[in-house]
Amino acid sequence: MAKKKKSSNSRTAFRKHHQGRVRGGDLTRDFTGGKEMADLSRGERVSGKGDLTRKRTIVSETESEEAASKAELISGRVISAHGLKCKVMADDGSMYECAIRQVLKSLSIDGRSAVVAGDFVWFRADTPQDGMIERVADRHGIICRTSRGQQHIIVANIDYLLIIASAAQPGLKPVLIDRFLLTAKQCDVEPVIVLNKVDLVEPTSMQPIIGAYAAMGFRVLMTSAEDGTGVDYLRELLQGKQTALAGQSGVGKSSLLNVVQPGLGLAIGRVSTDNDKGRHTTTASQLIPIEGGGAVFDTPGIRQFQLWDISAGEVAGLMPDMRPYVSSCRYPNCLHLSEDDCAVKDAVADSRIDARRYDAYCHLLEDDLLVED
Ligand SMILES: Nc1nc2c(ncn2[C@@H]2O[C@H](COP(=O)(O)OP(=O)(O)OP(=O)(O)O)[C@@H](O)[C@H]2O)c(=O)[nH]1
Ligand SMILES: [Zn+2]
Repeated sequence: MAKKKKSSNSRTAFRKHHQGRVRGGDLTRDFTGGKEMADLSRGERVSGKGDLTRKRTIVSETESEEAASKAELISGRVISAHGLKCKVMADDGSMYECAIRQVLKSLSIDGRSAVVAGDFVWFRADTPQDGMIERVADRHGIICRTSRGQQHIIVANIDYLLIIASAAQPGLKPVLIDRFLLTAKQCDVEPVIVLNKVDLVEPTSMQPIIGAYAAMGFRVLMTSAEDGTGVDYLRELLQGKQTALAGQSGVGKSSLLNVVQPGLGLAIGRVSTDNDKGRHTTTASQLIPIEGGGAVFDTPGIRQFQLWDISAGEVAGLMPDMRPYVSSCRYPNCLHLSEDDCAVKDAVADSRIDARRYDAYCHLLEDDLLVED
């Protein structure tokens, strides 16, 4: 019963989307096969003939509706996209392997990103497991990286980048948080910093770092999957939002989601005691629907995110506490390390910039971006 309702909902959503497209006449990325395209071109051919145009448009909408319902398109979300095959989760939770209709590929500017993880799509099911993607919804909130001048979308339609770090086991590494903050800033997605495993430390020991990030305007929360600290707040935050998970292995990403949504049953890894590192328990991309709306996207592409796409010279400008000073340095390409007349270093010297933050900046540059390879 519930299933039936859902599929008619998806069709309505599809029709709405489709109608908007036909009215706007913008079919650059959408395509549902022969019929609607033909309708549109006929509609255009009669344009300029007064009332007739309007009538033609109405008729074409009705016909489109029929075509859409005949087509039995299913709406879903792309979990992962590899080459020409995509893993798609339908709204009812069933999984499909989908191919991408040729015209979507040729209409996309960069053939590789016709369909990406996180896309909302409409597809035709050929079998209970296989389908063909017919349309892709417009994207917002894209997390991407640019390598060799080419933009590569890791996941689309994201509201929050949830940066999870742990207070201990493994110990807190602000430099990792900073990396993800830079990514969020660059991609224009709101970051949320989560300091997990606070049950393992004295809460007051976390105050300086929380204070530093909060002062820069970032949202920071303390959580424990073990004793439940901050879990209700996190649950509320995730509701109705599309969230991408980031954070090093073993910080407790799966554990946290399991307590946010009891019954989820995500596999939990053990942090190995010899090197304090997690074991990358989660290897495949997954989409975790949140009860009451929203979803969490967990993809190795983000977990393993490095600063490939950010050049050393850009980093300070992406850090809110350093940004105000960078344009006052003597050299426009100043890296604020050993250059003369550096406004950033001056600001560190008289404490306008926190020395620990500057230290983190230097480490970030030296460890990640100034390595010869
Ligand atoms: N004390 C304590 N332990 C935790 C907490 N959250 C997770 N752990 C433990 O940390 C270990 C790793 O947890 P996971 O949830 O698998 O970590 P993950 O970030 O999902 O790891 P990957 O899948 O490898 O990326 C497990 O042994 C958990 O029981 C917490 O809040 N407090
Ligand atoms: Zn400088």
